[in-house]
Amino acid sequence: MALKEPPKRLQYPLDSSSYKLLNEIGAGVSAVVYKAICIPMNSAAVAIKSIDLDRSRPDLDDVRREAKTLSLLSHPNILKAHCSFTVDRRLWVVMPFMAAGSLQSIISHSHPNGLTEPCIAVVLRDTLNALSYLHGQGHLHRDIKAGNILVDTNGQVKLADFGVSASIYESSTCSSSLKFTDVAGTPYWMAPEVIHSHTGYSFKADIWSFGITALELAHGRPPLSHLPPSKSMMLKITKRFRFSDLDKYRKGNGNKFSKAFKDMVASCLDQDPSKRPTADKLLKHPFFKNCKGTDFLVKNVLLGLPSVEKRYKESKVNEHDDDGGDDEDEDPSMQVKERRISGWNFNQDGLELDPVFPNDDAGAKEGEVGSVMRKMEEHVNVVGSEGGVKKKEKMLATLNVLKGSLEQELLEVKFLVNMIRGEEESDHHHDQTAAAAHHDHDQDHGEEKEISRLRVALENERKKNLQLELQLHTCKLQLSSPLNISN
Ligand SMILES: Nc1ncnc2c1ncn2[C@@H]1O[C@H](COP(=O)(O)OP(=O)(O)OP(=O)(O)O)[C@@H](O)[C@H]1O
Repeated sequence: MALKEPPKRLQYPLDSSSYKLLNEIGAGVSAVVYKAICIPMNSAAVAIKSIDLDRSRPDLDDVRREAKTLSLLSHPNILKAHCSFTVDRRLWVVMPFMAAGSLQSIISHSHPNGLTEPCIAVVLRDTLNALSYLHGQGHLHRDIKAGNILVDTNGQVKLADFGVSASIYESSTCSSSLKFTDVAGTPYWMAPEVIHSHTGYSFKADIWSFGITALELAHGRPPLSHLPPSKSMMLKITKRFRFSDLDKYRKGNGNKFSKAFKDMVASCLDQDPSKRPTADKLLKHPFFKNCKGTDFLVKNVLLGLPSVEKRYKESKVNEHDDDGGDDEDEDPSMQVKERRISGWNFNQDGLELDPVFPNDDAGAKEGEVGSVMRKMEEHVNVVGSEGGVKKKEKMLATLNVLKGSLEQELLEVKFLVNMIRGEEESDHHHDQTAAAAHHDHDQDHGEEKEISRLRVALENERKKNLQLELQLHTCKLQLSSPLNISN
């Protein structure tokens, strides 16, 4: 008996002229997503993500490696790209069109205060199915969030955007203990060990982001998301926290959630990664026990939802109306209310994150300069691993110059302090001799000169710091963009 041939996968064309772009349906930092049709495929609907390679990872080898990795993955809750190819300096990723769009676009349009628990359970269960498969294959997603969970009109849920995903077995950023050290993902959803990446992180970082995604679905946005998006990650997450914003974020709606849900989220948001459950274990959590089917999602969330293109168009209009909001410019009167935080703890009753202040954290005793240097080094890791060795070397050279100059500055400040101390002592003998007074006058003059020279040096240093922050922010913007998928 002749063996049956396995069904052939449809080969989507690799040239842009075979596709017709219809509408813009989304945009990330360096990518635009379109609804399109593939003309030779009976005008089948597709989504095309067009990634600006100049603003994204320029390393095409990385793109190829990821494409190869993704081609080996196959799971009903994972969105696989049909194909990808370059069009000028852009990478086009052709994907199945998920007509309801992402959960983020759904909640921001129709459920700004969050979804109900039974709906959350359905989407989280399917996301966990995808995660469990992914982790079982040795992959981390590294960017779990509602914006990367796509939904079809029949309620099917798929995890998408493997731009920063990585294989624990292949990555060069992975140490022998199967841990990553580069910062990847989107700040609000990042696990503490990813932000403080010198300690290394692994699968459990996805579980933290999964917990944050649960909060995002419950509240309509992730914790801390009120902080201005234009600020660098380190300012956003670890350095400053506004009390006024904390109050804004707290709506006191923690009581409307079940104990099972709070317990499930709390387990994901344990500061200690080893205490967070695996995706497999989470699937067995009581919260998912009486989980409904996808039709429940259709009835309660998708019915009556405007099309993804219409929602996107509306969101653009609203965004435009919101321009001139207060987020970008900090109100100076607010600054007194800012305090450094070193992390946060999950507050199970209120279903929210509480800031942890530095006295609880030995690491926070570290000096400001040391802390800035350490953070910058972490960012160098980001740039190095994502942007290529050259960028890393350049960044390191800049940082070494900064470090040298800060050390020099420290010596000069010490010198100045000693000089002033000396002056205080010499005050006791000030009137003793005219010759000494004359000498003091010369010394005062010299000190004044020295102080103004140091002031200028300090000002220059501040400017340099600012410039570096801007550079780092640019790198961050490049890195937070979704990257390349292909089959
Ligand atoms: N395959 C798809 N089918 C339908 N809609 C899609 C598809 N891919 C993306 N979209 C829509 O486009 C939006 C933007 O997608 P993109 O992947 O750029 O978003 P993001 O993950 O929110 O951004 P970023 O990854 O840059 O933070 C999504 O929120 C979703 O609504």
